[in-house]
Amino acid sequence: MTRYTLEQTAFINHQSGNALCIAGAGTGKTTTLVGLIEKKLVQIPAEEMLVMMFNRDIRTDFQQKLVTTGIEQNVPVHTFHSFCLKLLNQTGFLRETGFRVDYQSGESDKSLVKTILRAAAGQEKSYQRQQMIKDPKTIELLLSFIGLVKAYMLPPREVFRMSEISRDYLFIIDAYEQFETLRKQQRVFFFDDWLVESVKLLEGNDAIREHYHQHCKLVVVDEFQDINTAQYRLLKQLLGPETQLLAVGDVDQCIYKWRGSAPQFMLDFEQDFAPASTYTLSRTFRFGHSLALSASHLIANNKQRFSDFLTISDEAISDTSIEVLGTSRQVGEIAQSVQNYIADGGESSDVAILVRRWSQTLLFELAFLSKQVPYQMPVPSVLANSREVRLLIELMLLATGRYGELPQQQKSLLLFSFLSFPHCYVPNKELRPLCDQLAGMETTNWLVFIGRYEKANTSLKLDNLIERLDLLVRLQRKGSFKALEVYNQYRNDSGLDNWIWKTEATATEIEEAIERLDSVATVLESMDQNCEKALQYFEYYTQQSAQKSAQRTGETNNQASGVQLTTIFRAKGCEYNHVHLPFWDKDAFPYMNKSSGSIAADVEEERRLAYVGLTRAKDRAMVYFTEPDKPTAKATNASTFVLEAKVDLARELGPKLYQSGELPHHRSPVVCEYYRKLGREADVQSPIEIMIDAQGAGNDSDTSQGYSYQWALAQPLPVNADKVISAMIRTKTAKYLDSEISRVIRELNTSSETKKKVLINRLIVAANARSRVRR
Ligand SMILES: Nc1ncnc2c1ncn2[C@@H]1O[C@H](COP(=O)(O)OP(=O)(O)OP(=O)(O)O)[C@@H](O)[C@H]1O
Repeated sequence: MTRYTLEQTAFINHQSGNALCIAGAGTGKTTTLVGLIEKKLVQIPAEEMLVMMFNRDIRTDFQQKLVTTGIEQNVPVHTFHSFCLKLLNQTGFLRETGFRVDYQSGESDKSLVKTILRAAAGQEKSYQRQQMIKDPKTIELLLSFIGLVKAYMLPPREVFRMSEISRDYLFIIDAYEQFETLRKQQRVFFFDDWLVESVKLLEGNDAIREHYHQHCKLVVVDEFQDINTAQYRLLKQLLGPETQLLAVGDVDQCIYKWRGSAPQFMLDFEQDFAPASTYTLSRTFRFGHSLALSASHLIANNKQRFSDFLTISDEAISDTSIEVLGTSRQVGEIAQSVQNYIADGGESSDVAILVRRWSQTLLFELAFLSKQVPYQMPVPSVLANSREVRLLIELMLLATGRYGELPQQQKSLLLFSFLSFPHCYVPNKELRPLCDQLAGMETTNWLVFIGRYEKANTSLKLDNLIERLDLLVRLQRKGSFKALEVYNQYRNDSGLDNWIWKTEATATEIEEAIERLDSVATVLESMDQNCEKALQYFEYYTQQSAQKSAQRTGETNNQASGVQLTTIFRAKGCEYNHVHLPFWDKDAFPYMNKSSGSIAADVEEERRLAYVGLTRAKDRAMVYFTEPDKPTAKATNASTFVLEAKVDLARELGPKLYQSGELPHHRSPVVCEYYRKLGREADVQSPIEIMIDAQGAGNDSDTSQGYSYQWALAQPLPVNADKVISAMIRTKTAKYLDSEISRVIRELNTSSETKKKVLINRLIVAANARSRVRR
């Protein structure tokens, strides 16, 4: 039986009014929710309760947990969708309206979307636009747009404006309207409609609303930070004057902006659901002090959060180390570290590589396959399905002359593949037979043939195609060249990158595609091999990854083993002994939308993502960024999140928190609050009094204009001072800093006003560094 912490007990014992429980990562919120329901069952019959979970897996786990805790009553546990479906059925709404529910999750709405886009493409004159509209990615884009419009319950135009979709895709607004018209004609509710229709029904029908108010006395919502507008409106309707809402969540883990969730729902809880109380679960059972300190420093930079909330480690939990490594070979370092861990007896499935974007997994797959490190991914292999890797293989087939040995049909397919990536804008119905013809002749005859073909087909614009064929002819003689050279030449001369920039719908997709291209180039560069060797390498490993991916598809979760290679998004709710967090580079994280030159996803959302990544670790978290082999002293390539996490400070203070006795004084509000929450304020040393013994005005008490060490400590830190301070702590002695402080104070007292500003910053930085360096 769990011995609840004081905070857990307080929430479990909550009596009247609504309540929000702010629960940090790994603080036992599921355990607490079970305790809460057990307690509430004394007053409220199970059938008058409603527990809302975010997805089916969590719901099943929770139901299981209720049973194993010994709760015999049948408490209704639902996902938002399953609840809505029940509501639409039980109220007779489906029967009366004649609408049917579509259960084929994603298949029927997809075919409707395809029909609409095909028709839209048919209206276009430009072949280029037609291709873009019919592209499978546009189908996915429209599907997620429809989902987003329904999550926000806003007009599609407004949702389009809020999203990062390129204006070339404005047509999806009309496509949305057509989708809705057709859907209504067919009288069908797709998955996203269940929620929207339930909200509308409750908002417009007093009797139904009244029924729920009468029969539902307690609503419990897990992961409250993830709710979107539709879910929020549903809750609002369900709550009657006597219904109690108890919600649990962590606003610092709100990372589903792309699904319509926003921190504001949780931050405004007290006003929106007044009268409401707020509770906290702030002791984590997952990670130790060092990681808790670091993660807290990072997330403290967000404004959209509960500013006084801080997750601290429970005293029973041992420390979690956190390390940062700047290296030119992140992937190699990680693969080696994982290989060593497994060789030392570690379990591969205890390790996770958490990336920001799927394209970043490509290099890891190659590294793991070549080192025979077992790995698993929750999605099909990126390596085996990458269009960019396939391009490389195709180019190598051409350059090595293996193209000539292929059967004609395969040659034709290969040519079609080249001519559509990037697309040469000859309509596919002409392009396919043309490829058949080209495949049937010597490559040396291509250009002569196409010249004649052009004369006979004056209506076709063949410039791009001719240029591409010319490029292919040139490349096929390059078998002895370095693979990278051939690959880069194709990439440059065909204008592939430009085409990707023009045709991908969202900034993320552009980024992913370019990153996959770059990843292939990175491998080719480090291999430094000719086309034959590169072909063997990529053919072998893509086949291997496809086989392994197929095997994984047949495995259940329990059977799955190997290092977890996944995104931070997918890892939410999970925990691992070792967590590697690669590519925390300045230009990669927070993710910058390079197409518009601005930051696309908001920095706070990105920071929450970084926070979720860090807080998955139990024993060890390792953060990596790219650093050239010979780093320059000046700028770091590390993400601002690396600096904000104050890893040096966390590593210095974290282990000390496991010992009794004095704790170093530190000005960081996070550290002060951490000490306070641990009840260790009395152990904190008083700030180091330093005697500045230089000549002249260096003394604390007799500075003619008041500049002193203490004065400097009381000033706000200059922008970006953290990294300079950290560097000083690492590299300077106390003696050096003392004399630097004296020197700057002396200079300050005699300098001009313009120079003063610079000197004051220098003084503040040196004093802050000095306060953390002991004699
Ligand atoms: N009062 C407690 N004392 C000791 N261990 C506890 C306590 N409460 C929870 N735990 C343990 O902490 C771990 C995390 O608990 P739980 O799964 O309930 O957390 P959670 O907050 O739901 O996690 P997540 O952040 O993944 O959502 C579990 O191993 C659980 O047994």
